[in-house]
Amino acid sequence: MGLELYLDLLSQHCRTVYIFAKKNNIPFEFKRVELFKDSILGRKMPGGNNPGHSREGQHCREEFGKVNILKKVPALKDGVFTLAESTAILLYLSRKYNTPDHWYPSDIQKRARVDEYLSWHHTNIRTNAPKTLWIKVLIPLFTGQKLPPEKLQEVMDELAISLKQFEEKFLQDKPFIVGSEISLADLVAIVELMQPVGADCNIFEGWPKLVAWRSQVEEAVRKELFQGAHERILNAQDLRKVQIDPQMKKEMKPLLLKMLK
Ligand SMILES: N[C@@H](CCC(=O)N[C@@H](CS)C(=O)NCC(=O)O)C(=O)O
Repeated sequence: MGLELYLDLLSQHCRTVYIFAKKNNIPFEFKRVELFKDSILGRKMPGGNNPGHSREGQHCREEFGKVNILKKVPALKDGVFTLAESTAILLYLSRKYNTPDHWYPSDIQKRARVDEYLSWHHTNIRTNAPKTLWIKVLIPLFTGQKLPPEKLQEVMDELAISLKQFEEKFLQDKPFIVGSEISLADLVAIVELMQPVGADCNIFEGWPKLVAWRSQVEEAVRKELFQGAHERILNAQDLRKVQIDPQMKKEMKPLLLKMLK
């Protein structure tokens, strides 16, 4: 049995793994796990503990639980070996398939730069960028209620602080975070920043260095691959047409609203 990757390309974590595997010609079977698949009208009720997602997507099915007991995507299965967490998956793939050094450099100081970014990412860009999609698309979808514009502004202001730090501390005047070549740090960063773009938030406006960096990253991975991987998120507005079970809306509303506190 070959390598299997369990993904939903609406998820930024999944897109990072997908782009990395494709770019490096790693052979894998794409196992589609749609997070919102069973949330639509007439399906079962939610009841999980993560306000971030309905507990009734395909990731909640028993079968997927055998691959990742945490019931989150992405997940990897390589023979009998299973692995969760996008960063761990990226590192596993880079080591197993001996991908070009620039992704996760052997030079310890360059590697430390990648590690430094990946550590910072989780409590900064990771915490505020995806909220834009929740506020503009997903919360209205599940609650039937629009959030006040101040809520989005609050998140955009926090994101602007992170973008400033990203530019000043990590990118500086270099083409990529580590220097002249792309690494896992750039890939993780750009893919996360595409969540607000999918929510129609022009977060790159006023950041010319970030605009140039984005285009360099897209070119380094190959524009076609990048665009293809982002097709679903760039059409995230289409999710608005999905009809959610009214009972599910009732259940989800307090959880989702709590998420933004
Ligand atoms: N830290 C994890 C995060 C994984 C994660 O939160 N995945 C989300 C999609 S973006 C998910 O599967 N959520 C389903 C749920 O929480 O029910 C990683 O980097 O892989």
